[in-house]
Amino acid sequence: KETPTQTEQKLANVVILATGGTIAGAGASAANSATYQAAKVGIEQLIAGVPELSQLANVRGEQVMQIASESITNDNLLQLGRRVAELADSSDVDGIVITHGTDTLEETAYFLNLVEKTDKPIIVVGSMRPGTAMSADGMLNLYNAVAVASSKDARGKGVLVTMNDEIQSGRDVSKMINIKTEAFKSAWGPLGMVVEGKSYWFRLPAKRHTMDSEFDIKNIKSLPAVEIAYSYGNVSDTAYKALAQSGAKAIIHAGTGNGSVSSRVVPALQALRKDGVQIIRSSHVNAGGFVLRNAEQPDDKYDWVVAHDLNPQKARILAMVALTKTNDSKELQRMFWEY
Ligand SMILES: NC(=O)CC[C@H](N)C(=O)O
Repeated sequence: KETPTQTEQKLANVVILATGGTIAGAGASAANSATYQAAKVGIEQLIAGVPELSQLANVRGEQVMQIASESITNDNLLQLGRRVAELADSSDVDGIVITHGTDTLEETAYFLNLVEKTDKPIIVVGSMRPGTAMSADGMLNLYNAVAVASSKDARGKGVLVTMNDEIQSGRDVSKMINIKTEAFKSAWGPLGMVVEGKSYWFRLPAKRHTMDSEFDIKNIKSLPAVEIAYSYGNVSDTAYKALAQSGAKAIIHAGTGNGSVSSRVVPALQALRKDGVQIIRSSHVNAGGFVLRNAEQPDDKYDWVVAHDLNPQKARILAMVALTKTNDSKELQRMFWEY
């Protein structure tokens, strides 16, 4: 009978769930940093490309899907969420890494942050350049993800994102630019840094997540339709009405400034709310919105909800998860303050 070596005994067990994206991308030449195909390289090849991972953890991979993340569906989210929960429940798994396209990485990270009942580290990671490009960033991002996933310090901090040497909260982080390797930022700053495989922490998330969340992937059978309508000064009510007609239970108003609403569509949004559609005011300002109740619009009077600092795409994730529990606008608003 084999006895494990001392290193094997000490190392954490980390599972890498691969979903595709640029971190699994391949281009025609090393000069192709922006023109390439995402979701081409399989998980075994990704792991083999970073032999140093074996010094951090006992790593194994699973190919959950192989897609560019702009095409992630609600069913994909549920499938991934359920697999993460199974792994988190198993006693021989200490941490989970998810490789992911960066376009919707912030949505998946926030979703998992809301619904995974575990304090084991869950790290979502991607890259801005494919592995075939000069100065590819995926190797180090993946190394950092496995380092954080195998560290005890990362437990109980919610779902995390390791890009560009930073450890970001999956709730706060957003893709702010699509051509630089420093693409991911949070309005409230990173939680820490990961340098040469070691994590350095500076702050903790204040919002409810994972163990402290009232949502549980195991109780979510399906996600309701929540859609986003982009707003601007001369906006018409066509999109809002069409989304409601096609079955949206809530519409995220991707508003200007403080989630402000053009007077051209206020009557339509009032009418939709009367018909039972939840109206959630968010903001599409570039560096992060901060939408307050009854500022710009009388939310109490209209029975609308505000998304506070959640951008429209994150507001959509929370609204879907929240609507699996309640359709009461006051409860929804409470959740938008707490998560
Ligand atoms: N940098 C990236 O990962 C973007 C590639 C692709 N659009 C995706 O999100 O999967």
